[in-house]
Amino acid sequence: MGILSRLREDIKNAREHDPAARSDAEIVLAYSGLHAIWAHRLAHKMWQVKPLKTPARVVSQVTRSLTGIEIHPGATIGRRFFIDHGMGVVIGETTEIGDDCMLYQGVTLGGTSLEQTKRHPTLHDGVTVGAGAKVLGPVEIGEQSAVGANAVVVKSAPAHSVLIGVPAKDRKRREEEHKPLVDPAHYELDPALFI
Ligand SMILES: CC(=O)SCCNC(=O)CCNC(=O)[C@H](O)C(C)(C)COP(=O)(O)OP(=O)(O)OC[C@H]1O[C@@H](n2cnc3c(N)ncnc32)[C@H](O)[C@@H]1OP(=O)(O)O
Ligand SMILES: N[C@@H](CO)C(=O)O
Repeated sequence: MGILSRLREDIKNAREHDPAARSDAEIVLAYSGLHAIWAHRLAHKMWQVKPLKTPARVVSQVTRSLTGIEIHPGATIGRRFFIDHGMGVVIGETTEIGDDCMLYQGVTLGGTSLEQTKRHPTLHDGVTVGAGAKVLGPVEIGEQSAVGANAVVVKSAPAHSVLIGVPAKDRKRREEEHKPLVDPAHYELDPALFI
């Protein structure tokens, strides 16, 4: 996928995930979450080249001072990632994030070990992490899970978990919550509403 198509995908994704977004121009100019992700893509590429590891850290830190979002260049991040607001987000070196994940401000994807091993979380596809939440250690959060605002997650969780509290526990989703009650593609507007 070319760079421009990827940028267009990011902008469309931001519009879909933020009801406050009013235009593509506003997103390009004012969304620090996207600025941080774009800078991370450069830093991550540099990180693969040994002599560029320190410059990659510099890119990451300059981006942090501009956006308030610190993403270690070693972190692996999939497509359509979105960070809303973003201030105070920290993503550690060995973090892995799948496609279609989203974070709000104040999220830490952090480590609990001082060993140079895989020590940060893995978020599978479609995981959302609420404002102020911490996910700590090499835990795996299953696809389409949600981590509630201010939760502290220290254990792995299966797909479709809803993790709330400190330490976080799974509030089991009812079966019907896995899919919209009405498929939005089939909404029909009642003409009487417009009279
Ligand atoms: C400026 C901005 O707006 S920034 C945006 C910030 N927004 C976020 O960070 C959103 C994060 N989302 C959440 O925290 C959500 O509440 C979720 C994903 C955890 C749960 O959402 P839902 O599945 O819709 O759950 P629902 O709202 O029905 O609540 C279910 C129960 O969990 C409780 N609950 C919901 N969120 C939390 C939370 N973060 N911590 C503790 N308990 C919670 C509710 O009180 C309720 O308890 P009850 O069953 O005893 O009444
Ligand atoms: N940007 C999101 C969360 O603040 C909204 O406007 O709802």
